[in-house]
Amino acid sequence: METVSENRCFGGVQGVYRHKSEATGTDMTFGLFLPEEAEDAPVPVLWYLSGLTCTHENAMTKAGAQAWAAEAGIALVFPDTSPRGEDVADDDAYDLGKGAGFYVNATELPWAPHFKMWDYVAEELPALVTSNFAINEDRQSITGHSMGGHGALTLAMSLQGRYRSVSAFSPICNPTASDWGRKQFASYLGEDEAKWAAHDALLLMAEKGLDIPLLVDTGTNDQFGDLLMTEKLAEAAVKKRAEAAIRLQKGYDHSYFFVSTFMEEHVAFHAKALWA
Ligand SMILES: N[C@@H](CCC(=O)N[C@@H](CSC=O)C(=O)NCC(=O)O)C(=O)O
Repeated sequence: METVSENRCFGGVQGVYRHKSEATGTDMTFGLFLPEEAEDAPVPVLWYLSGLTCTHENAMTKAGAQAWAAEAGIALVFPDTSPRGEDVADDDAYDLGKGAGFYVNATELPWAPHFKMWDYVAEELPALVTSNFAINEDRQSITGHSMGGHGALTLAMSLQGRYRSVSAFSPICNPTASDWGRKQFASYLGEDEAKWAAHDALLLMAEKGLDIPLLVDTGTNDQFGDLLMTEKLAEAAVKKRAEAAIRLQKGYDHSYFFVSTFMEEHVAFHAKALWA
Protein backbone atom coordinates (compact mmCIF):
# COMPACT_ATOMS: atom_id res chain seq x y z
CA MET A 1 0.00 0.00 0.00
CA GLU A 2 1.24 3.46 -0.91
CA THR A 3 0.62 6.69 0.97
CA VAL A 4 -0.59 9.31 -1.48
CA SER A 5 -0.94 12.09 1.09
CA GLU A 6 -1.39 12.70 4.81
CA ASN A 7 -2.57 16.01 6.24
CA ARG A 8 -3.19 17.06 9.82
CA CYS A 9 -6.95 17.59 10.16
CA PHE A 10 -8.96 18.49 13.30
CA GLY A 11 -6.20 17.07 15.50
CA GLY A 12 -6.12 13.80 13.55
CA VAL A 13 -4.85 12.83 10.11
CA GLN A 14 -6.67 12.81 6.78
CA GLY A 15 -4.83 10.29 4.64
CA VAL A 16 -5.19 9.09 1.06
CA TYR A 17 -3.83 5.64 0.21
CA ARG A 18 -3.51 3.54 -2.93
CA HIS A 19 -3.26 -0.23 -3.09
CA LYS A 20 -3.52 -3.13 -5.51
CA SER A 21 -6.99 -4.62 -5.22
CA GLU A 22 -7.52 -8.32 -5.72
CA ALA A 23 -11.28 -7.76 -5.93
CA THR A 24 -11.15 -5.30 -8.82
CA GLY A 25 -7.81 -6.28 -10.32
CA THR A 26 -6.85 -2.59 -10.40
CA ASP A 27 -5.18 -0.04 -8.21
CA MET A 28 -7.76 1.48 -5.82
CA THR A 29 -7.52 4.74 -3.89
CA PHE A 30 -9.33 5.52 -0.64
CA GLY A 31 -9.43 8.27 1.97
CA LEU A 32 -9.11 7.53 5.69
CA PHE A 33 -9.54 10.02 8.50
CA LEU A 34 -8.06 8.94 11.83
CA PRO A 35 -8.88 11.01 14.91
CA GLU A 36 -6.22 11.87 17.48
CA GLU A 37 -7.38 8.97 19.72
CA ALA A 38 -6.11 6.48 17.13
CA GLU A 39 -2.57 7.33 18.23
CA ASP A 40 -3.27 5.43 21.47
CA ALA A 41 -5.81 2.70 20.70
CA PRO A 42 -8.01 1.31 17.89
CA VAL A 43 -11.05 3.52 17.25
CA PRO A 44 -14.55 2.83 15.87
CA VAL A 45 -15.08 3.45 12.17
CA LEU A 46 -17.81 5.00 10.02
CA TRP A 47 -17.81 3.99 6.35
CA TYR A 48 -18.97 6.63 3.85
CA LEU A 49 -20.01 5.35 0.41
CA SER A 50 -20.20 8.03 -2.26
CA GLY A 51 -22.55 8.57 -5.17
CA LEU A 52 -22.48 8.70 -8.95
CA THR A 53 -19.51 10.48 -10.54
CA CYS A 54 -17.60 10.58 -7.24
CA THR A 55 -14.13 9.39 -6.38
CA HIS A 56 -12.86 8.94 -2.81
CA GLU A 57 -12.30 12.70 -2.82
CA ASN A 58 -15.77 14.32 -3.09
CA ALA A 59 -17.07 13.51 0.38
CA MET A 60 -13.61 13.76 1.90
CA THR A 61 -13.39 17.40 0.82
CA LYS A 62 -17.06 18.50 0.73
CA ALA A 63 -19.08 16.64 3.39
CA GLY A 64 -17.48 18.26 6.41
CA ALA A 65 -17.46 15.00 8.33
CA GLN A 66 -13.98 15.16 9.84
CA ALA A 67 -14.78 17.84 12.42
CA TRP A 68 -17.63 15.76 13.85
CA ALA A 69 -15.70 12.49 13.62
CA ALA A 70 -12.79 14.09 15.50
CA GLU A 71 -15.19 15.25 18.20
CA ALA A 72 -16.62 11.73 18.48
CA GLY A 73 -13.24 9.97 18.28
CA ILE A 74 -14.17 7.85 15.26
CA ALA A 75 -12.45 7.09 11.97
CA LEU A 76 -13.94 7.68 8.52
CA VAL A 77 -13.27 5.66 5.38
CA PHE A 78 -14.03 7.09 1.93
CA PRO A 79 -13.73 4.37 -0.73
CA ASP A 80 -13.82 5.05 -4.47
CA THR A 81 -17.06 4.26 -6.32
CA SER A 82 -15.63 2.04 -9.08
CA PRO A 83 -12.46 0.57 -10.47
CA ARG A 84 -10.36 2.94 -12.56
CA GLY A 85 -7.77 2.59 -15.28
CA GLU A 86 -7.36 2.45 -19.05
CA ASP A 87 -8.33 -1.22 -19.30
CA VAL A 88 -11.50 -0.76 -17.22
CA ALA A 89 -14.74 -0.70 -19.22
CA ASP A 90 -16.72 2.53 -19.29
CA ASP A 91 -19.83 4.08 -20.82
CA ASP A 92 -20.61 7.52 -22.20
CA ALA A 93 -23.31 7.99 -19.55
CA TYR A 94 -22.31 9.36 -16.14
CA ASP A 95 -24.39 6.70 -14.36
CA LEU A 96 -22.77 3.55 -15.74
CA GLY A 97 -19.17 2.38 -15.63
CA LYS A 98 -16.44 4.41 -13.99
CA GLY A 99 -17.76 6.38 -11.03
CA ALA A 100 -20.93 4.28 -11.01
CA GLY A 101 -20.08 0.82 -9.63
CA PHE A 102 -23.36 0.61 -7.66
CA TYR A 103 -21.64 -1.57 -5.01
CA VAL A 104 -22.40 -4.84 -6.83
CA ASN A 105 -20.25 -7.64 -8.25
CA ALA A 106 -20.77 -7.51 -12.01
CA THR A 107 -21.28 -10.86 -13.70
CA GLU A 108 -21.75 -9.58 -17.26
CA LEU A 109 -19.28 -8.46 -19.91
CA PRO A 110 -17.64 -6.04 -20.36
CA TRP A 111 -18.00 -5.20 -16.64
CA ALA A 112 -17.30 -8.51 -14.90
CA PRO A 113 -13.47 -8.44 -14.95
CA HIS A 114 -13.14 -5.35 -12.72
CA PHE A 115 -16.51 -4.19 -11.36
CA LYS A 116 -16.48 -6.15 -8.08
CA MET A 117 -17.37 -3.28 -5.78
CA TRP A 118 -19.41 -5.41 -3.35
CA ASP A 119 -16.41 -7.61 -2.61
CA TYR A 120 -14.23 -4.53 -2.41
CA VAL A 121 -16.26 -2.58 0.17
CA ALA A 122 -17.66 -5.58 2.07
CA GLU A 123 -14.49 -7.66 2.34
CA GLU A 124 -11.21 -6.45 0.89
CA LEU A 125 -11.07 -2.85 2.07
CA PRO A 126 -12.34 -3.61 5.62
CA ALA A 127 -9.63 -6.27 5.97
CA LEU A 128 -7.01 -3.86 4.64
CA VAL A 129 -7.89 -0.91 6.88
CA THR A 130 -8.36 -2.95 10.06
CA SER A 131 -5.02 -4.71 9.61
CA ASN A 132 -3.03 -1.57 8.69
CA PHE A 133 -4.56 1.15 10.84
CA ALA A 134 -5.75 1.59 14.44
CA ILE A 135 -9.36 0.68 13.71
CA ASN A 136 -11.61 -1.47 15.90
CA GLU A 137 -13.30 -3.96 13.57
CA ASP A 138 -15.95 -4.77 16.19
CA ARG A 139 -17.24 -1.19 16.06
CA GLN A 140 -18.29 -0.36 12.50
CA SER A 141 -21.17 1.71 11.11
CA ILE A 142 -22.00 2.78 7.57
CA THR A 143 -23.48 5.73 5.70
CA GLY A 144 -23.53 7.06 2.16
CA HIS A 145 -25.06 9.44 -0.34
CA SER A 146 -27.41 8.60 -3.21
CA MET A 147 -25.86 5.58 -4.99
CA GLY A 148 -23.68 5.31 -1.87
CA GLY A 149 -26.79 5.48 0.32
CA HIS A 150 -28.11 2.52 -1.66
CA GLY A 151 -24.80 0.77 -1.00
CA ALA A 152 -24.87 1.55 2.72
CA LEU A 153 -28.44 0.28 3.11
CA THR A 154 -27.88 -2.92 1.15
CA LEU A 155 -24.62 -3.73 2.93
CA ALA A 156 -26.21 -3.12 6.34
CA MET A 157 -29.21 -5.30 5.56
CA SER A 158 -27.19 -8.07 3.96
CA LEU A 159 -24.37 -8.19 6.50
CA GLN A 160 -26.48 -8.09 9.65
CA GLY A 161 -24.14 -8.24 12.65
CA ARG A 162 -21.36 -6.28 10.88
CA TYR A 163 -22.55 -2.72 11.53
CA ARG A 164 -23.95 -1.06 14.65
CA SER A 165 -25.95 1.61 12.79
CA VAL A 166 -26.72 2.70 9.25
CA SER A 167 -27.69 6.04 7.74
CA ALA A 168 -28.05 7.54 4.31
CA PHE A 169 -28.35 10.91 2.60
CA SER A 170 -30.84 10.89 -0.30
CA PRO A 171 -30.37 7.16 -0.93
CA ILE A 172 -31.66 5.32 -3.98
CA CYS A 173 -34.12 3.13 -2.07
CA ASN A 174 -35.72 0.97 -4.75
CA PRO A 175 -33.22 0.69 -7.63
CA THR A 176 -35.03 -2.25 -9.27
CA ALA A 177 -37.89 0.19 -9.99
CA SER A 178 -35.78 3.27 -10.79
CA ASP A 179 -33.88 4.61 -13.78
CA TRP A 180 -31.04 4.80 -11.26
CA GLY A 181 -30.82 1.03 -10.96
CA ARG A 182 -32.59 -0.81 -13.77
CA LYS A 183 -30.10 0.08 -16.50
CA GLN A 184 -27.14 -0.55 -14.21
CA PHE A 185 -28.39 -3.86 -12.80
CA ALA A 186 -29.25 -5.12 -16.32
CA SER A 187 -25.73 -4.18 -17.44
CA TYR A 188 -23.81 -5.46 -14.40
CA LEU A 189 -25.99 -8.41 -13.29
CA GLY A 190 -27.84 -9.42 -16.47
CA GLU A 191 -31.48 -9.38 -17.51
CA ASP A 192 -32.69 -11.88 -14.87
CA GLU A 193 -34.33 -9.51 -12.39
CA ALA A 194 -34.35 -12.20 -9.68
CA LYS A 195 -30.62 -11.51 -9.34
CA TRP A 196 -31.23 -7.82 -8.66
CA ALA A 197 -33.28 -8.20 -5.48
CA ALA A 198 -30.26 -8.71 -3.21
CA HIS A 199 -29.22 -5.14 -4.09
CA ASP A 200 -32.52 -3.35 -3.47
CA ALA A 201 -32.93 -1.76 -0.02
CA LEU A 202 -36.72 -1.70 -0.19
CA LEU A 203 -36.94 -5.40 -1.09
CA LEU A 204 -34.37 -6.30 1.58
CA MET A 205 -36.27 -4.29 4.19
CA ALA A 206 -39.55 -6.01 3.23
CA GLU A 207 -37.91 -9.44 3.37
CA LYS A 208 -35.47 -9.24 6.28
CA GLY A 209 -36.12 -6.01 8.17
CA LEU A 210 -33.24 -4.39 10.00
CA ASP A 211 -31.98 -4.93 13.53
CA ILE A 212 -29.84 -1.80 13.89
CA PRO A 213 -30.88 1.88 14.05
CA LEU A 214 -31.49 3.60 10.70
CA LEU A 215 -31.44 7.33 9.86
CA VAL A 216 -32.31 8.66 6.40
CA ASP A 217 -32.46 12.29 5.25
CA THR A 218 -33.70 13.36 1.82
CA GLY A 219 -34.43 16.90 0.62
CA THR A 220 -37.91 17.93 -0.51
CA ASN A 221 -36.30 19.83 -3.42
CA ASP A 222 -34.12 16.91 -4.48
CA GLN A 223 -33.81 17.18 -8.26
CA PHE A 224 -33.55 13.38 -8.42
CA GLY A 225 -36.35 12.77 -5.90
CA ASP A 226 -38.46 10.68 -8.30
CA LEU A 227 -35.56 8.25 -8.69
CA LEU A 228 -35.06 7.74 -4.93
CA MET A 229 -38.47 6.48 -3.67
CA THR A 230 -37.84 7.42 -0.06
CA GLU A 231 -41.51 7.08 0.88
CA LYS A 232 -41.57 3.40 -0.14
CA LEU A 233 -38.63 2.64 2.14
CA ALA A 234 -40.38 4.43 5.00
CA GLU A 235 -43.54 2.33 4.48
CA ALA A 236 -41.52 -0.90 4.42
CA ALA A 237 -39.57 0.10 7.55
CA VAL A 238 -42.79 0.81 9.46
CA LYS A 239 -44.26 -2.54 8.37
CA LYS A 240 -41.14 -4.34 9.66
CA ARG A 241 -41.10 -2.28 12.89
CA ALA A 242 -37.54 -1.18 12.13
CA GLU A 243 -35.94 1.39 14.45
CA ALA A 244 -35.92 4.03 11.74
CA ALA A 245 -36.03 7.81 11.36
CA ILE A 246 -36.71 8.60 7.70
CA ARG A 247 -36.95 12.36 7.29
CA LEU A 248 -37.80 14.75 4.47
CA GLN A 249 -35.83 17.97 4.88
CA LYS A 250 -37.69 21.01 3.57
CA GLY A 251 -36.08 22.90 0.72
CA TYR A 252 -32.89 20.85 0.43
CA ASP A 253 -31.63 19.39 -2.85
CA HIS A 254 -29.31 16.50 -3.72
CA SER A 255 -26.03 18.33 -3.36
CA TYR A 256 -23.19 18.29 -0.86
CA PHE A 257 -24.64 21.51 0.61
CA PHE A 258 -27.44 19.24 1.84
CA VAL A 259 -25.11 16.43 2.92
CA SER A 260 -22.82 18.75 4.86
CA THR A 261 -25.81 20.42 6.59
CA PHE A 262 -26.93 17.15 8.17
CA MET A 263 -23.53 15.50 8.60
CA GLU A 264 -23.20 16.53 12.25
CA GLU A 265 -26.46 14.74 13.11
CA HIS A 266 -25.48 11.62 11.16
CA VAL A 267 -22.07 11.36 12.81
CA ALA A 268 -23.63 11.88 16.26
CA PHE A 269 -26.23 9.20 15.46
CA HIS A 270 -23.47 6.73 14.56
CA ALA A 271 -21.20 7.74 17.44
CA LYS A 272 -23.97 6.85 19.90
CA ALA A 273 -24.16 3.32 18.49
CA LEU A 274 -20.41 2.95 18.01
CA TRP A 275 -19.55 3.87 21.60
CA ALA A 276 -22.46 1.99 23.25
N1 LIG B 1 -23.69 14.57 -13.32
C1 LIG B 1 -25.03 14.25 -13.07
C2 LIG B 1 -25.37 14.15 -11.59
C3 LIG B 1 -24.28 13.62 -10.75
C4 LIG B 1 -24.51 13.85 -9.29
O1 LIG B 1 -25.32 14.64 -8.86
N2 LIG B 1 -23.78 13.08 -8.49
C5 LIG B 1 -23.96 13.15 -7.08
C6 LIG B 1 -24.40 11.82 -6.59
S1 LIG B 1 -25.89 11.35 -7.44
C7 LIG B 1 -26.20 9.75 -6.98
O2 LIG B 1 -25.45 8.88 -6.77
C8 LIG B 1 -22.66 13.57 -6.45
O3 LIG B 1 -22.37 13.23 -5.33
N3 LIG B 1 -21.87 14.34 -7.21
C9 LIG B 1 -20.55 14.75 -6.79
C10 LIG B 1 -20.48 16.07 -6.09
O4 LIG B 1 -19.37 16.41 -5.62
O5 LIG B 1 -21.49 16.78 -5.97
C11 LIG B 1 -25.90 15.27 -13.68
O6 LIG B 1 -25.35 16.32 -13.94
O7 LIG B 1 -27.09 15.01 -13.85
